[in-house]
Amino acid sequence: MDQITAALPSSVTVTEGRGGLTALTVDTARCRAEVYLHGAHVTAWQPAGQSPVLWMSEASAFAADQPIRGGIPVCAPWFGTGRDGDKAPAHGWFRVSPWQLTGAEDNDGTVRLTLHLDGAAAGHPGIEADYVVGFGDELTLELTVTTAEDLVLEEAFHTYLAVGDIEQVTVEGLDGCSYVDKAPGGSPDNTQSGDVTFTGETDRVYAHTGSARVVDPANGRAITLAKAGSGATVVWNPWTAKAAAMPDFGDDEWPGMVCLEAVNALAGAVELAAGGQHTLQATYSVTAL
Ligand SMILES: O=P(O)(O)OC[C@H]1O[C@@H](O)[C@H](O)[C@@H](O)[C@@H]1O
Repeated sequence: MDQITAALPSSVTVTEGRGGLTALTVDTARCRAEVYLHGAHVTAWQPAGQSPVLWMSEASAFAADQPIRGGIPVCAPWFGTGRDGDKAPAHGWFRVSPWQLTGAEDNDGTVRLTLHLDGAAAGHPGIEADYVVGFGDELTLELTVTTAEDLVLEEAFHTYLAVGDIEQVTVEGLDGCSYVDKAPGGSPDNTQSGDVTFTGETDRVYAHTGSARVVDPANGRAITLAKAGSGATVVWNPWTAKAAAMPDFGDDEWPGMVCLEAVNALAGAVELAAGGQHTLQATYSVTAL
């Protein structure tokens, strides 16, 4: 399979990334960014004047059969182990499949890359996906999944955001939302009161369609997630024990990250009929505090 079928503007370069995997780098006056074709995985986005917005683990694997830890894993066609808890690999096969670059354009320093996933080539006939990522002052993500057969679709932009100190972080915008608490001992029926704060392992699927923002006083900035075609927002930090248990996550890295994810999962999975299509959109933007 030819992995790159698009002509590239001068701001986009093909490189050999870590583990010998093919990566694309973007370098414009507006931002620097990086995407691996493995999983269509965005591993960097750094708008001009900002420190990196996406967090990457120094312990991440870079191998064709393993997910990358950090950046933006594209999770689908199921989330975690799926609605019934019986699916593997975790978070679906999109993030461990090879994607093709089918389009690339630079409009005044905002670069849009189009990536295509051919399910048949990845061993999963009947499902295809197109993913348009816009790198500029903002980061825009648009994933369209098409299915030839009936499909209960779960999906996530499992975005890892870099923060200065998780214990000072708050997440705004989820007040009053019901959520499933997936942390050990958590219950499926909770309601958020006020902003989200972090004092231990946090793994929550909120029923939420609006926008939310991570307020990061240690870095003097906030990162806003706005989304469409998404009925859930996930907030995740593994804290100490879970970080220590994950081989591809450094034991001491958890204070520097939080996941704020645009999701469709669990009761909010998207039910598609044969021939159906669904688009999930998210925009991440940074503002000073
Ligand atoms: O280790 P993975 O498969 O990338 O998943 C990371 C985490 O992702 C979260 O979204 C899940 O709710 C957690 O249960 C999981 O631990």
